[in-house]
Amino acid sequence: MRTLSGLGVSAGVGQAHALIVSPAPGLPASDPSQGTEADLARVEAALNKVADRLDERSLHADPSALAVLQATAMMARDPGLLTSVKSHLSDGHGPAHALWAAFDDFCAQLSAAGGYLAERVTDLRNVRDRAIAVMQGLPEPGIPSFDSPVILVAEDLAPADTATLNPELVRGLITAAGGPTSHTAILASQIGIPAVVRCSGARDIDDGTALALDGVTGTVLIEPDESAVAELTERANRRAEVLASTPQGDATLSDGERVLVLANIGNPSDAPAAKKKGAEGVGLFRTEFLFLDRQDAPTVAEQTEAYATVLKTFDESAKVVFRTLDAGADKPLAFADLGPEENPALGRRGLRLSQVRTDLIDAQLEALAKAAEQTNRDPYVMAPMVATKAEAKWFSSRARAAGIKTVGIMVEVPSTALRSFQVLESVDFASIGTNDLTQYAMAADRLQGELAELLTPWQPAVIQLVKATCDGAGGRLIGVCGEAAGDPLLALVLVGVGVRSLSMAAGKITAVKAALSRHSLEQCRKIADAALAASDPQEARTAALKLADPSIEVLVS
Ligand SMILES: C=C(OP(=O)(O)O)C(=O)O
Ligand SMILES: [Mg+2]
Repeated sequence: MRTLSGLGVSAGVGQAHALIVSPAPGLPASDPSQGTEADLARVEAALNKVADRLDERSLHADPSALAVLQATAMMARDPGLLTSVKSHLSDGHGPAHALWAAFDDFCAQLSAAGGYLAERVTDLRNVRDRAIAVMQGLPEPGIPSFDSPVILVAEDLAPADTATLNPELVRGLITAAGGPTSHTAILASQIGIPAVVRCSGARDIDDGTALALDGVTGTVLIEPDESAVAELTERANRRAEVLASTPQGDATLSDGERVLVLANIGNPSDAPAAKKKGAEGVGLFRTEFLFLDRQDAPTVAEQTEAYATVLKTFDESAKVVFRTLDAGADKPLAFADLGPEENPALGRRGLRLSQVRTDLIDAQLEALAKAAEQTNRDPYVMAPMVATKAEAKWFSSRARAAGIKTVGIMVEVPSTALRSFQVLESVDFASIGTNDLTQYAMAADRLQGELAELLTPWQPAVIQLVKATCDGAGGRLIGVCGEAAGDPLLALVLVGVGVRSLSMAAGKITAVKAALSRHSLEQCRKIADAALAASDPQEARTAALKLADPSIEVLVS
């Protein structure tokens, strides 16, 4: 038996033989041109056919799959795609190569945007592969037919394929690529199929291999013996029991101390789903998602509507935090490009960009103030990448002048964490972005996969910076909205050093609430002290786990 690990994105344990989803046809060696007009017509016809077939499949899909299939069909009908194909045809490419190059351009734009948008690249490539297959007269790529239970293993699965899977026969999905917010992940959990993504060893799994997987921990067992499967199942059952026995409603520690448990969202439409999963509010609305992938900034009216929608989703007293535009570095914006930089992560990004493009931030603040007025709510508004007291003051004056009452900043730069007692003077709250804080504390580019070991927020230095922020906060509410907040064990450490608001991907809320409800503040403080005393991330985690209630062990490993 061998064990592989990936990212668990859809809960449940599955056991069956592997069915390998073969890769798409790829570019044909011969790609003769019949003249630009004829080539363009051929590409357009292929794309339309792909879109029509997707629409047809959507007719038989359930509501969640329907939306994904229709969105994918829309990608195939995007007029921008044909404009780009035309320009590649006039550069002398054959039709298939021009189509490929046009998709490459779009994929590069989405990848550069990072996060949720980068994960749409899989959807786009699937449209491309289908269109190439149509142009060559080949069957569209996809899952081979099968009639007994399987675990599908693929480089990545297309949403169009995932959307119509039958959980009776598909006992699990394993992909080498993909991410937690890819459509494969979202659909798998909606349909109820256990799934593990980003499992690099998946590429070496042979067709027909006996497999078992745990869609929470990301564990994949190859040729497992019975006892290993029994253990996997037993742990999953215990985990389900722990989650089921966690009190619903607002989160408290076992001694009654309140901790806000909130959701990170990137789109107004994410808000109702987050609320359903137990979010008391929003700890981070990444508003730049409204700005990405567009040629112009959204208007004040458009923004107002988006912000008001989110505000209205939650109770009047809920904490709903809007982060102003965090563009630059891993999230470039077409209309706010300040030119190439040697080190974009250390360049004019976040608030620094807003200080140059005051038109953008002022429009955003105006929209937020209008949304507050329309909904009679008090939005929390914070700026990203604040490094100095002067920057915090610049932002808070501007936000207050625009009519925002509750103003905050993100703590993502070590200087701000260390000097929070001064930097926070002009604001009402702060939220620690542990993703960037870890990047800057460890001097390790967060996009550099090879540096993953340095980039964990379990780094004692990062925990110390979180503590420093809280120690200097002068009673202000300090939250964490980086990935760290969604780790049930690390959440205890964060509370132990003074954090009282945790914001995470909605799927992580129940596990974090379960961990919080089983520990007192006193215990959290002891766990935090142990993590702070450690000399490396592994030691910190082991020390924390040793002091935590044994029931949560199944939630964290
Ligand atoms: C929450 C954060 O912001 P983002 O991941 O959007 O940079 C962070 O840096 O931790
Ligand atoms: Mg950040």
